[in-house]
Amino acid sequence: MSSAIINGKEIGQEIRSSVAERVARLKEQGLIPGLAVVLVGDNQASATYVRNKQKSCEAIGMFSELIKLPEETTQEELLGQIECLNNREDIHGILVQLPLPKHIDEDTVIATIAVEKDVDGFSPVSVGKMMLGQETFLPCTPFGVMKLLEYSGIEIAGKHAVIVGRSHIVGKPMGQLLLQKDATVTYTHSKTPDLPSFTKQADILIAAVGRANFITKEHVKEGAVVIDVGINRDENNKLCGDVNFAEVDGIASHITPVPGGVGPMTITMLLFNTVQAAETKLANKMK
Ligand SMILES: Nc1nc2c(c(=O)[nH]1)N[C@@H](CN(C=O)c1ccc(C(=O)N[C@@H](CCC(=O)O)C(=O)O)cc1)CN2
Repeated sequence: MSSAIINGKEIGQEIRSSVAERVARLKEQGLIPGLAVVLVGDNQASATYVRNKQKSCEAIGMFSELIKLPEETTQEELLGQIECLNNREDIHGILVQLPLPKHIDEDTVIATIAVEKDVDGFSPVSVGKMMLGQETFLPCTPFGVMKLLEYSGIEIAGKHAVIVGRSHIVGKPMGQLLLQKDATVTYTHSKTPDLPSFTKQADILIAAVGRANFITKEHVKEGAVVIDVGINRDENNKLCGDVNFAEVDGIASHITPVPGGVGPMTITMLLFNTVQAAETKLANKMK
């Protein structure tokens, strides 16, 4: 029997509808949530993601502004732009699309974003708060995965979650969020010896390693929930995840497809965080 598909497009749409209602309520109170999207350089995939983020903002009545900077922008110029956005009243969320050109230090740039506008949840303060379980913006991709599990009725408490991948924006925070929901978490990565001996223990397997079709049937326990965070191109330039879907389908109880699984949730949770930022600003103003 085939695995049940966790449909990120559908779940994302449901969440976007409720975010749109929150936008409408803010507008009634005279506030339009505003997102600034900073894109540096000519990375084609980044340009597509940024366009989709802007379209998604417009679709739910939010304001978005693109700050498009050339590849040769200096770090100082970029930091200056961010300082300017930090001080703008009409901008509630700021995101700097990653990756940045090699001559710019991503950590320095991200740390410059005001924490109350850090809707990507990447800044050191946001990450620290998340680790401590304090209220903060959660990074959009792992936050989206948590929503996929919740909307699919998948129990987390007491389950063994195995993460394959240790990036700052997905793998590491993913483990923390699952831990906070009482999963037992194991971190693994591309250099873990005998990877299948770990992944085979997973009740929930998160593939976030960034390698096309890396997770095969030998990595997956019968009945596991498999979440594929990867977005890769295969040898025929076809979009694919980190999981070999055809092999794992029927072994997993549930699986996310690529495209249409985790990807749409990343943008959904960005909208969610931006509306949250605007609501918090309004609430603070009214105090
Ligand atoms: N500042 C950020 N930079 C990057 C992030 C991020 O969360 N914040 N994540 C990724 C890219 N990304 C968003 O920016 C992103 C990637 C993929 C998708 C998505 O919807 N994917 C679709 C397929 C899209 C396609 O056809 O190519 C899917 O999986 O269905 C959304 C957002 C790195 N940079």
